[in-house]
Amino acid sequence: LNDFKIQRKRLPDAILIGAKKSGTRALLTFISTHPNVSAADSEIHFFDKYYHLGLDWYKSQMPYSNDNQIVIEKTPKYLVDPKVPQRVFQMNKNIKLIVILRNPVTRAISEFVQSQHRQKRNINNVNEQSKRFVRMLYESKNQNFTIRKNWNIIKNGLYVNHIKNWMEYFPLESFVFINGDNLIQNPHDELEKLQKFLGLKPIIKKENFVLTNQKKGFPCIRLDSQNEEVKCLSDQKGRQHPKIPDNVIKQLQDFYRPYNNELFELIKQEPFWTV
Ligand SMILES: Nc1ncnc2c1ncn2[C@@H]1O[C@H](COP(=O)(O)OS(=O)(=O)O)[C@@H](OP(=O)(O)O)[C@H]1O
Repeated sequence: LNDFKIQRKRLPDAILIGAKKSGTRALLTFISTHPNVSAADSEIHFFDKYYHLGLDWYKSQMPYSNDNQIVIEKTPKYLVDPKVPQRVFQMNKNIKLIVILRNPVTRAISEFVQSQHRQKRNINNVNEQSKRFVRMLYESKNQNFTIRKNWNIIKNGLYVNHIKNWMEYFPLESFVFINGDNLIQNPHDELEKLQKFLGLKPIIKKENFVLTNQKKGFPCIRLDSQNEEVKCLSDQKGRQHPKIPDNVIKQLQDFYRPYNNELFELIKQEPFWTV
């Protein structure tokens, strides 16, 4: 009888707001194996795109949940769209905000690779991809080549600017910051942090994660400790990245360094990656 729980739809208790290409899908997939979590499968894009449809529409997009579950949705665009924080605040000023951040240099390459796939460009030729990335990265000003700051792929990684917009409305305690690089290396650490933040029993543990041949180098999650059923991410995740020349990587790292330093100071945490 205890298993019979009334299911209904309601607005989310927590939103995974980004960053794009930082492991948002992996994090949502892993946390949704928790019995006390009900997560929306697709990206809802309510606060950035469908806001005019109103909160009833938003609610209708939510997954069914019972009283023992918290409801989560993820839309990575929310982090970078300046309209969104105020809208979220108006809905619920106590909402929990989940942010996952990955080294912005890797993140930029990941987003670039995705954009190439979407345009069906050079998808089997990483050398061409590398050249194209470098061509698109720079702009020339007064015969000087500098990083094109207004390229979305670069701008999306200026995390501190985006977080500042959110902090106009929400205090630091509203956020949890998950390390997207460590989610690949030590997923259990990051899941422990997230379960704690969400007030969930810490039942997703180290034993739940496995490396399989199915998803080379990326962890999958065991759905049930009693059996062998394992969930990995789709082929769209964990794509091969082009090798970008070392000097370009170094310039990108130098470019992001002051923003990264400011970010970790703002969120009062040790750097997630070598800045
Ligand atoms: N366990 C596991 N399996 C597969 N992939 C994993 C995993 N953990 C993190 N990642 C990394 O997630 C990157 C995609 O990030 P997102 O899911 O946030 O992308 S998106 O913004 O929703 O498009 C994806 O980026 P790419 O490697 O460029 O494909 C992965 O590096």
